[in-house]
Amino acid sequence: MNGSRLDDFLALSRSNPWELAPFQESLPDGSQIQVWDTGVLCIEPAVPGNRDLVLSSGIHGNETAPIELCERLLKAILSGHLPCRQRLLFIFGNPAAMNLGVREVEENLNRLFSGAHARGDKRNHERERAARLEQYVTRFFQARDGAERLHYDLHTAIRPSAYEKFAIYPFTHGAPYSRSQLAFLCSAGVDTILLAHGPTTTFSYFSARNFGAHAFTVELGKVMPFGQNDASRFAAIELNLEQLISKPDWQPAAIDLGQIRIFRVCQEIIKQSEQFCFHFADTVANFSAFPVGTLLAEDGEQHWFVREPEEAVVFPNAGVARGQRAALMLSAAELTVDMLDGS
Ligand SMILES: O=C(O)CCC(=O)N[C@@H](CCC(=O)O)C(=O)O
Ligand SMILES: [Zn+2]
Repeated sequence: MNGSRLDDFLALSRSNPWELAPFQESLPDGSQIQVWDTGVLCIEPAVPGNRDLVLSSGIHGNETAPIELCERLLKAILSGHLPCRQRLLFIFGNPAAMNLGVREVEENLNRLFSGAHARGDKRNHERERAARLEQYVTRFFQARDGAERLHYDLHTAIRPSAYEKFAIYPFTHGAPYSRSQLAFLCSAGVDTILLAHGPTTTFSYFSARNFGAHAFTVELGKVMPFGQNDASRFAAIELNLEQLISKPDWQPAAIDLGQIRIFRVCQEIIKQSEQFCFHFADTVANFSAFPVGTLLAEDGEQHWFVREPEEAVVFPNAGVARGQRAALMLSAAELTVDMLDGS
């Protein structure tokens, strides 16, 4: 693709951070490369396999490792080194926040899906972007029926994590958990799973709820600036994604459920006011556990205590906007056979 606008799609997107006029090119193997907007690129192979895959990264602009990983995959496809045999939608979520090296410009994009972008009076770029990303995912999945729908929304965490790679399994409303997806994640080194306790306004929940997609928020490590990520730490998931993209019949090896660490959300700590504070240090890592009765946080009259043995904290962030989740508390859980699907 030498001399094409697609030579560096991420750079093109970052220099047009909120909008880019659509255009289309084709690859020698007959695949159509369709740019739908800034950071949004759809690959339509001439003969697609039976999986429709959305790979999103940079929904938070400073979470650079997944952006670099997706860029490597895209460049390998465009240069002909990685054949793309599945319909594939790349989304680089928030190019403007990437340019500023920040999580969000005005509002957390990953709290604006499932229509949250239209609630209240606020209008800003991230709200417009969330609305458009919903439309693109809808267009992508609704283009055909019968394919397996997948969405991996790739992130990195603000704090270090005792279990470096983990995924959030969006609330399933009672539907069984997917064995093959757990196998995919586990063989990609993502061996810790958090079972969400209710609907959310995240991107992964949007795809799961509206399109029956196997969708996950996948945390791949700690936030680092562009150019400072060690690609070898992402080799396993990169290889799995390459297999998924290039081999229509590929399946991850089956796993023993005992290989996966499962947590369920037992408390959600919501910041109410600017008085909110945690009672543990900023250096506490994700998955650190506290004894029953520990005071975790307070906000004016409200206090949050540990209620269950060995409750562990994840995503503590006192800097979130009022009304937003400031932390999740987790309890160790088990996935029993009756909670899983047949495959
Ligand atoms: O490290 C942190 O505090 C946040 C990392 C991050 O962006 N996590 C996602 C999780 C989304 C989910 O719950 O599915 C987020 O907070 O948006
Ligand atoms: Zn994130």
